[in-house]
Amino acid sequence: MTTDQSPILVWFRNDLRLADNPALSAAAEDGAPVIPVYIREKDAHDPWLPGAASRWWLHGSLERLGKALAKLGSPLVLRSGDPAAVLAALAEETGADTVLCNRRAGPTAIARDRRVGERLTARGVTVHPHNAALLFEPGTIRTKSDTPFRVFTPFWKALLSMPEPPRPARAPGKLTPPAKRVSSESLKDWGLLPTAPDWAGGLRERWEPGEEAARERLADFLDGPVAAYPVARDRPDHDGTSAMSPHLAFGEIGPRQIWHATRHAADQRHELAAGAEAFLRELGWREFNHHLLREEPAIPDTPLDARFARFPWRTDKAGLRAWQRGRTGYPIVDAGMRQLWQTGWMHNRVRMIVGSFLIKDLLIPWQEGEAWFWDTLVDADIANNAGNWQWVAGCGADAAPFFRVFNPILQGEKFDPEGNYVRRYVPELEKLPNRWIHKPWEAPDEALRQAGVKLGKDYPRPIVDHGTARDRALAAFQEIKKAGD
Ligand SMILES: Cc1cc2nc3c(=O)[nH]c(=O)nc-3n(C[C@H](O)[C@H](O)[C@H](O)COP(=O)(O)OP(=O)(O)OC[C@H]3O[C@@H](n4cnc5c(N)ncnc54)[C@H](O)[C@@H]3O)c2cc1C
Repeated sequence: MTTDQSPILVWFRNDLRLADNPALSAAAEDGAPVIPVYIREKDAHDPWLPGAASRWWLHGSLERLGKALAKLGSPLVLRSGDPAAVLAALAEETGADTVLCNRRAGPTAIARDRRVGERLTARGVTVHPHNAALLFEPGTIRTKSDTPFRVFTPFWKALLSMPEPPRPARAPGKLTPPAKRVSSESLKDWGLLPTAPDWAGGLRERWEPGEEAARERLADFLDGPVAAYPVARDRPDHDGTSAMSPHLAFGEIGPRQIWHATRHAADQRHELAAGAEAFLRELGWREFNHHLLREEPAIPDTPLDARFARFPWRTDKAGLRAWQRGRTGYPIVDAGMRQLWQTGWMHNRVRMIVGSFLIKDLLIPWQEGEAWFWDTLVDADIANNAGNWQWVAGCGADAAPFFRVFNPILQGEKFDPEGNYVRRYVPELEKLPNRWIHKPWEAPDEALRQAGVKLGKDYPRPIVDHGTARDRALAAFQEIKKAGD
């Protein structure tokens, strides 16, 4: 069925879902023909366009969204270019007078969206942004003196004292198609999947992108594993977390859906309550980072604590490369970096350990780690990535003090006590007894020989001595502290 109303363009971005998608719901309720569109943006000056692992995910997500939208009656239109020009051309071509979208994060994306708004408004096309990505709009959770929160716990308390986030909307049952088919580019031609070489085998094995997979994964997690979350969330050797992060990053599920599903699960089964609270608190960290980014748009590049602009960082290409490749000689660091490379994801505890190692043991700027994560994570999220890197560096909001330097040996022994995580991602150490698995350089020659490990050949010796590196980091921090006093 078609109507003589002007069509509505629904511009999809990081909101690749049908349910609880306010822009799509508003278009569907209007009754006008709906033209869903996704634009592949190109901007040589924007470092925050999707990295390689995100592009892999995006392909899978768009493929599934395209099928779901076609079933509802309006196929997804793919176009490439500057969004202001693409949307203006589409409005002209189809007679659309409205663009509905959901807000996205990040200074470069927001600046582009502002240009889109100005350009389309000048042509008589209205642009309405909605909130799909957050529990609450940034700016609505503030201190009593009406300033943004810089510390998580009071932010979280304030969030909990708000009325419950709105209930998620159901997916529309159908969409009115445009009178005339709108041409689309082909997803295959976008070349989002790696080919030569095809490095995505580990990603395919580990992940299934898309709204349906997101829903199923959440249901499985809330069906039981969430009960053990408060302890299991710190154990990289267990599958104890939800793995919702890439689904959230692409908006295949929204935080309000997770919030209400989790509350509902805990209401039904009281034994899940403590785990559910701890899980929602982590979703609170995501919210905190996103609200912070809106207030402090420079955090992806610039330390929030200005003293860190003077920090005596080192240029260490070999060290950076050893870190990226998982060849630092510290097994828990190497396991984490290899998990990232193979699966596009790394356990949160290990993200903190590898981050601390890069920043404090190697004195390499946190922005280098942030950029590597941006390219290799399937859950790369500008607010969470920047907020967490600054947190680990000790220069962000609610940051760990700089003098807290993670000890990679003790962290390994505490959170991977049997060394199963290390053995999984650093198989050359597989046969080393637990006692030495996190410090192979201390193992007696006989233990190494029996495990078939030749240090410096099969597995590297440590590229820095942690104790010496720690002292060097603390001395460097004292320098900027003194200068700032
Ligand atoms: C250096 C560093 C970089 C990071 N970069 C990113 C990133 O680019 N994208 C990203 O989504 N997360 C990032 N994180 C946060 C965290 O590691 C991941 O969100 C988490 O590991 C995802 O796994 P999960 O979905 O199983 O988490 P769960 O433990 O199941 O948590 C549920 C959800 O809560 C949110 N969450 C959990 N921990 C954090 C946290 N520390 N900060 C903010 N939100 C959190 C995520 O949305 C997550 O999906 C980073 C952490 C560090 C230390």
